Amino acid sequence: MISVAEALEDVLRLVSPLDVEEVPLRDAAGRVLARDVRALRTQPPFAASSMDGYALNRAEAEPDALFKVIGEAAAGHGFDGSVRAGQAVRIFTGAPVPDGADMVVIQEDVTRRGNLITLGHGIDQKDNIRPAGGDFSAGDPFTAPAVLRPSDVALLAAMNVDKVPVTHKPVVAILATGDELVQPGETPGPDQIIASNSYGLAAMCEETGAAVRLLPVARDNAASLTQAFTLARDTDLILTIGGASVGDHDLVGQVAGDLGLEQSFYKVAMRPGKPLMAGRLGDAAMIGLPGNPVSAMVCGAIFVTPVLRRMLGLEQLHTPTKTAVLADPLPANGPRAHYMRARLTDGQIRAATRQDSSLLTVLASANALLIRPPDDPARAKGDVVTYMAL
Ligand SMILES: Nc1nc2c(c(=O)[nH]1)N[C@H]1C(S)=C(S)[C@@H](COP(=O)(O)OP(=O)(O)OC[C@H]3O[C@@H](n4cnc5c(N)ncnc54)[C@H](O)[C@@H]3O)O[C@H]1N2
Ligand code: MOO
Repeated sequence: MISVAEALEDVLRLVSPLDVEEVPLRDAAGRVLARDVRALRTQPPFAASSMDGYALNRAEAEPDALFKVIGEAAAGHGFDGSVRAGQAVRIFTGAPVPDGADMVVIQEDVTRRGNLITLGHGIDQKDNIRPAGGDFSAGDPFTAPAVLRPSDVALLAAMNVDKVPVTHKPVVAILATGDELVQPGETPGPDQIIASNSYGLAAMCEETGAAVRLLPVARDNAASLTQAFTLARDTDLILTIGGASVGDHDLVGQVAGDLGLEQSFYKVAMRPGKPLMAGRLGDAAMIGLPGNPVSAMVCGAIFVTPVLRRMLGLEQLHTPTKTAVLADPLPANGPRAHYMRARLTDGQIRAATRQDSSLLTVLASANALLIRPPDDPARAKGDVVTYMAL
């Protein structure tokens, strides 16, 4: 049995960043920017008014000063001439500030009669002008790698970058195995349950940026499993679920081996997740996840997510761990790292009392995995422990 750190190193060695493709900006959200891009324009491209009011020369902005309004500058329609002594231009937010003006007095501070305006007494000293290039200048970089958030998409749009170089989405085949499994929405037989893991893992992979191919459940026989593996051809990562342990019907290792799996490891010193396996199968990486629902999801968080991030070309592969104060004492841990389902509230963390790896209700109500190293001694209330947010 190898440690979690060794298994992580091994599993990350199985994959490398995927190729780059260009996608339209509309499809870029959630994708990983693969190469630096540069702003194709300056924003704002001109000194722009930030308020509705009157553009004039600041040196003349005295209480009761009188100006003649000589024209209008609106967003999209600048004023062509220039502003001279005693003159002002009616201006609206987003409009180019006309030549000769270096201040916009907001209309609330102005009284207008016909073409004449008089300034009030409490004029705001702000110039209400956004300088050209105040946001960014042509050539400014947007640095890769980065998962593109909605705000990034807005910035790329403003930079006039309409085709975005992103890393290919890793294609993940998810292959659940077991005679007991039926799909959600079907009616299980008396000895059957619903295949839940595939759906949880698919959501996890998609949230990380992968495209998922959810395969039909393979039955607990070599022929069915072999056929299912053929459906996983041309994918980047094959995730099997279940059939990983030592029972007579746990055939995943054997069938994958017959199909040419170059196994990197089998069994990791962790709880849950001991019977985890990984290797390369043809052109794809394969991770064999244990069948217990919580084990599959925890192994997904610890191993699958970093593997996908590496394929996506991201620098930060691991979900960062943090520390919190124990709300309740914990007994000594055994020889395997324990990823305890826990709840973090106001900096205090409390492990769930029931840690069986079949309990999805406990996982769903957890917001953290409290991480106990192998052979961690008993811990008292108030001790500082490590966790990973879920
Ligand atoms: N004698 C031993 N027995 C077991 C050991 C061991 O070391 N010696 N390890 C246990 C541990 S730890 C785990 S974890 C499980 C893992 O077993 P498998 O990966 O072979 O998983 P299965 O036996 O196929 O299923 C286990 C459990 O999970 C349910 N399951 C499976 N797939 C799904 C799915 N897609 N959705 C929902 N639930 C699923 C399945 O019905 C079983 O209840 O082995 C222990 N045994
Ligand atoms: O590893 Mo099993 O995953 O302990 O339940």
